[in-house]
Amino acid sequence: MTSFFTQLHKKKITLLSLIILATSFILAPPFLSRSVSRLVQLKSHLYPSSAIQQKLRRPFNTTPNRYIARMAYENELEVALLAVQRATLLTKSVFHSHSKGTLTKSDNSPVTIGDLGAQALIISSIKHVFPEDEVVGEEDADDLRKDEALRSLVWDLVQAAKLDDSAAEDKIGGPIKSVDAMLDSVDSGRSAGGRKGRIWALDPIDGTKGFLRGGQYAVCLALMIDGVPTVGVIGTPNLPVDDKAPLDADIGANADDSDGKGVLFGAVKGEGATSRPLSSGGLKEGSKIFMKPLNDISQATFCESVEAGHSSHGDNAAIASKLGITKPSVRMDSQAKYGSIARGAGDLYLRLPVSKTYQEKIWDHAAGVVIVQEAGGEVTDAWGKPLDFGIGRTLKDNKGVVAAPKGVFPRVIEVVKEVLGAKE
Ligand SMILES: Nc1ncnc2c1ncn2[C@@H]1O[C@H](COP(=O)(O)OS(=O)(=O)O)[C@@H](OP(=O)(O)O)[C@H]1O
Ligand SMILES: [Mg+2]
Repeated sequence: MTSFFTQLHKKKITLLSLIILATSFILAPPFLSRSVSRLVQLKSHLYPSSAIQQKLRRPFNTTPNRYIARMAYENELEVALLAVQRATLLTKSVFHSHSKGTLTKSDNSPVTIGDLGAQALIISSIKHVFPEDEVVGEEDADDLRKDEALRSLVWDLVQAAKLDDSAAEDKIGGPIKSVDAMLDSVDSGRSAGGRKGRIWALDPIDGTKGFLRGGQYAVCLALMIDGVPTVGVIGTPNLPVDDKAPLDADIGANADDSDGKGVLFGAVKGEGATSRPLSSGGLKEGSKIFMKPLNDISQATFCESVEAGHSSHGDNAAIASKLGITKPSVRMDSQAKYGSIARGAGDLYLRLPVSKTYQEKIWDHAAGVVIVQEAGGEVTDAWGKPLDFGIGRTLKDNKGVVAAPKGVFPRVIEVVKEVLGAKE
């Protein structure tokens, strides 16, 4: 009898084991596959597929702990560098064609086919990789939609601008698919900006006047996170590749993009700034850049706008003289000024307001600010107030811009305030 019950008990256990085994066969595969796919997602978040890792030879920090921490914006940096690099192929072809088709916008600033084409290409790259991100771009497609001749000119340029490295070209989505897609890309730059989320600030050709007169110009792109410029990229086809090349007086006037010219600056907040030669394919190797330590401020070289209407040459000169600076200013258009001081070719950037009402545009400064900060500099407005990029398309709470190496910044801003205060 006992053995009968023992047998039965054993059978029950065996049956139960069978049921458990069967159930786990049914449930395990989906559970396992979910876990595996989660692991894959996690891995791709921490280690995104990235040509940059091979090509940049780790331009930023190299310690393993920081490696994981910094990955968050490495993909954004790579996309921004490639997008700007591709857009410079287009701007360079327009620069050489001398058919710089200018339009007149309502604010009378010159707009070129290069501006529209570069904006289309860059926004299409951003949207390919980060479809949810917003973009504050300088241009819109209103003129392109109205003017068929202009549209076909820009479309031809956009189609011709290709990176000659297929992996790099694929990374940013390849060619724009249609004229409508091109128009939509340009118009995707209409974000109102703001303090929340991921917003890119894009100036497809900064320094349009320099571009038209054969001086310096720059293709500028920055990613702002919750209103703070976090990734910055500037392409300057007409600056010398050599970070040490002194700034000569001609740099803002008789420029070209011959051999030995063309620089791509990049920076991620907290991770340093780099420069590398522009290329027509994948990214070239980058090296870290730093502002020049200034032991004696009277030896400083200061940069300012070419256009007297954009920055007060008189006030800039008064500040320089109070600082004991005797070297003449270096005038050049565009955010090439930020890049030049970030790599120690120049030292200070003074942009004293001319007009009481002009509001600086975020796309004229966001990329340059990250690059200078990451190279060891400080940037504020002319009153020493932090630049507020989170209040829309303009820096409406700021007046002017001052950038200098951290060590001398307090002295520079003191003198700037003296000069501004004397005019109040
Ligand atoms: N009144 C006034 N004050 C300050 N800034 C102004 C003003 N008017 C225009 N702009 C903006 O200046 C941008 C180019 O300035 P830069 O210093 O980069 O170059 S320049 O030498 O002044 O041309 C220029 O950028 P781009 O239009 O991309 O060239 C303008 O956005
Ligand atoms: Mg501009």
